[in-house]
Amino acid sequence: MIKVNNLKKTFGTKVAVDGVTFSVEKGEVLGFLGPNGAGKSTTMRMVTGYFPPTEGEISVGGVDMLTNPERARRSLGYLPENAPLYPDMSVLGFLGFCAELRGLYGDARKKAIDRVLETCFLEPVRHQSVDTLSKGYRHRTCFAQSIIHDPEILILDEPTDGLDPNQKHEIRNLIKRMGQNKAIVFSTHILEEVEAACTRAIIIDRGKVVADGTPDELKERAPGANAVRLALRGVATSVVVAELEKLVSVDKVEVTERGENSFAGRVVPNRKVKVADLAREIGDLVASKAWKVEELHREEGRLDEVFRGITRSDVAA
Ligand SMILES: Nc1ncnc2c1ncn2[C@@H]1O[C@H](COP(=O)(O)OP(=O)(O)OP(=O)(O)O)[C@@H](O)[C@H]1O
Repeated sequence: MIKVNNLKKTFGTKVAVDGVTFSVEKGEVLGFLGPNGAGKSTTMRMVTGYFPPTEGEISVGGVDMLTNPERARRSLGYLPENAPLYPDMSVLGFLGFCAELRGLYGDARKKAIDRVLETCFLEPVRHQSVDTLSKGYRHRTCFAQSIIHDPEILILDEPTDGLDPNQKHEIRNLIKRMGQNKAIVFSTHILEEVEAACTRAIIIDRGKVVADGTPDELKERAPGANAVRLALRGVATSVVVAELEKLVSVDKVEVTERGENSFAGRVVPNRKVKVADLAREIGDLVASKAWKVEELHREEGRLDEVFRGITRSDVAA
């Protein structure tokens, strides 16, 4: 539904986006991750036809955004960063106005408004004027305008920015639910958001895509992924370490508690060999030696480790 090929954007000598390529299908929620200034908003603005790229191709719902922007925008909803609202209008008036901009009148207009009031939990403030809304309701009103025409494709620039934890949770669930039958791209700095709502994530750094995969695939790239926590009784630490170090799939053993009659530590996999399941391999070793186990569990990689490992902040630039 969205196809972006080799997108570039320069502002004077500044290269904001440098050869970004990705695609998003119906049923996918793509998380767009990156540090401040990475090029996320610039990419989204080009995909939504807000401004043209310096180079590259954009197709939205099968329509070329560069040659046919009006038609391409019809299937698209966009929540920009710091979305503007009309402060003098009521929520109902504003959404009605947005519906008309999308060509919805009469019954279609009414149904569209009712649908987004319900979806975005705006019923309690429907008659309130926009400038008196709390930040959370303002934000949801902006969100509602982006989906008023029930678009097949949604581009959301930091949709949970400035919301309290409950509101963040609500919006993530909403995105996840809508993602079942739409193609959604949303940008965020919040890694747990990616795990909670995305089927796939792209990490962008200094205008380039530096990682692309499911949250689980990305976590596998974390330095700590698949390490094994192990605690044993009835055996000396030196014996355990010597046996573990014989395994080719073990890179190193970090001892946290040394004893003549016990062992506790973390076993780090050797990334140079393909390890199917280090925890199982260690489990087999423990069983064959009849060591008494107090703890044996596989550690998951953490997305923040991956993120920190492959992106550099603007401050460090
Ligand atoms: N109109 C512009 N003129 C000049 N430089 C710009 C313009 N818009 C963006 N930039 C620069 O392009 C780079 C990418 O900016 P962009 O807003 O796309 O980053 P971002 O990943 O969305 O960051 P954030 O998470 O802080 O919103 C930044 O260095 C920014 O200063």
